[in-house]
Amino acid sequence: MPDAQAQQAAKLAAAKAALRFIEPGMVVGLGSGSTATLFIQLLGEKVQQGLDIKGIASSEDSEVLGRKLGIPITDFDHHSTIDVAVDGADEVAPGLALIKGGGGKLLREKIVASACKRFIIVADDSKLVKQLGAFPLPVEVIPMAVPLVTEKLSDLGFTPKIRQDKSGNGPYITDEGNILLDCSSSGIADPEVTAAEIRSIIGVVEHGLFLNMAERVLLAGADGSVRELTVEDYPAA
Ligand SMILES: O=C[C@H](O)[C@H](O)[C@H](O)COP(=O)(O)O
Repeated sequence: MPDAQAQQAAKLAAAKAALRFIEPGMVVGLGSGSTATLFIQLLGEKVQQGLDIKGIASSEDSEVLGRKLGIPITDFDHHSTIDVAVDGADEVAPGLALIKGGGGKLLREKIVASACKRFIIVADDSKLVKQLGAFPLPVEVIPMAVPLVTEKLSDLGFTPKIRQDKSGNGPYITDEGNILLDCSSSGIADPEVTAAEIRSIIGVVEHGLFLNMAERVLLAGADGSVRELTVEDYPAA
């Protein structure tokens, strides 16, 4: 089986495994990205079969998809707590420290993650790493501050690059109208310290380090087997 197909099978297996965390009456956080999309599709099927849940979406794409599938969409005006959110990740490191935002949706994803009782990550096993940072860290920035923030991130040892829109129309613009800087590095040795340093830069709206947020990671292999990792299974060094 070609790699892309194997990875797709793993993503589907992880998405399926997340369904067992969903119970009638719940408010469910709908993540973003290709793995979370598979979960939303499976959840939509359950809703069509009569499952009574509501969704809060972490991106415009997920909201559109959810509505299309008949998932009742709600918001924080009506529900201040999400029971379970299911989302993907770009990297999963010890302590279940994550990099997210490869799809550009990190800001709303982090808002959803901050408001949920259980944050479940679905991913194929290529996302498991020993240290974060091989995947460039996305940082969401107010447009006018991009040159200033770029300089400060460079001082921290990153090589920031403005993300481009796939259509070739210039910079990628987030759901909130901001710019993303994809920050390459030689590795993020201490995610807590790096998160605090980036957070203190004026003009940064949010960054893609999700620390102490994931309750568990459903990590699937190409053979369809799914491993569940908690912080106890994969502790920080
Ligand atoms: O902004 C996008 C999200 O953080 C995604 O959940 C993340 O990039 C993983 O996406 P995928 O499941 O497509 O690998």
